[in-house]
Amino acid sequence: MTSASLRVTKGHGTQNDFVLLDDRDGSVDLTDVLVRELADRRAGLGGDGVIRVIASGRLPEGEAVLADEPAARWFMDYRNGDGSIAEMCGNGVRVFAAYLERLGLWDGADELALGTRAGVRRVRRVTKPNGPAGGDDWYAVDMGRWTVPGGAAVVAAGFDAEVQVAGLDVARPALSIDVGNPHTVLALRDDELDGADLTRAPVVTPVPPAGTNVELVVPLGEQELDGVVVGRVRMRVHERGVGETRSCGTGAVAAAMAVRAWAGAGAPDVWFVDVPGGTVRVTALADGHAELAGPAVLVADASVDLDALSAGSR
Ligand SMILES: N[C@@H](CCC[C@H](N)C(=O)O)C(=O)O
Repeated sequence: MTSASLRVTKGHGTQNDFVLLDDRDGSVDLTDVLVRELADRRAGLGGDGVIRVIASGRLPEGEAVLADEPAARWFMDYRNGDGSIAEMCGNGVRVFAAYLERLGLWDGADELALGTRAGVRRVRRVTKPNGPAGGDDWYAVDMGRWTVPGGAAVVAAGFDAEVQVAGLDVARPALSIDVGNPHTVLALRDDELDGADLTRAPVVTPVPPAGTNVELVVPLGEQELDGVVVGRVRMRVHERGVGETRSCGTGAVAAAMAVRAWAGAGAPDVWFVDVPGGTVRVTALADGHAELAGPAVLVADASVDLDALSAGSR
């Protein structure tokens, strides 16, 4: 008797880790049960999420992307570890791009356009800060337009929500930011960030209709880097559909843009965001988009025995 198997790759971006699968023709039945089993850290491969490469034309969301950008042939089908679908994943996009390169599906053009449920994203290779000149060790992603759903009045007020975090005395004011997926950002002191208990989901009021990712940030001020004034923040995150993770790319964009909005006119456009799994760079672009830059690493290729995998949850 032979058992069915699935070829997968394990990768991460600043330790936000994913199980990747090449399903160009859409033949894998990627159920939420299969996603949970693959993402299981004991009985499966383990990951914060599962990312499938699928031809854009094979999904209705991908068809919409192709109408906008015919070059976006490949679609990032992103699932959270609990099996739920998310619109976007900033660390995932970089790892997805590295995976497409490995598969020979990035044709060597300077820019790779790819599809996501939040629209087209464009990726290019860049030199990491302080890396050797001309190196191409990081990936930079145009993350599209970030918005404050409450509009100018909320930006002026600085807050539109309250978040109660376990381990902290009282609920804190917070700002909702959309980066293709929902985020709620609150500022804390250093000791409060360390003391926050993110094994329990923060309670957000008013309750976001589609849930939210919650970023806890400590603004660290400004510094000069290569003649440019940049901002720096420290961040921990509780992700919708996962729990606490060691990094979140869309969360880093939300965190940087919230701290920049709180700082007011004249705040830097470039921000470094330190997360437990490393550091990423966020840049506010002139067209209202944000760019996210950081590493992407592929660490293993594996063959998953699907019978053994499903036995793990019995
Ligand atoms: N870790 C990701 C975000 C993944 C999706 C998120 N949990 C959601 O449900 O919106 C990132 O790097 O952006």
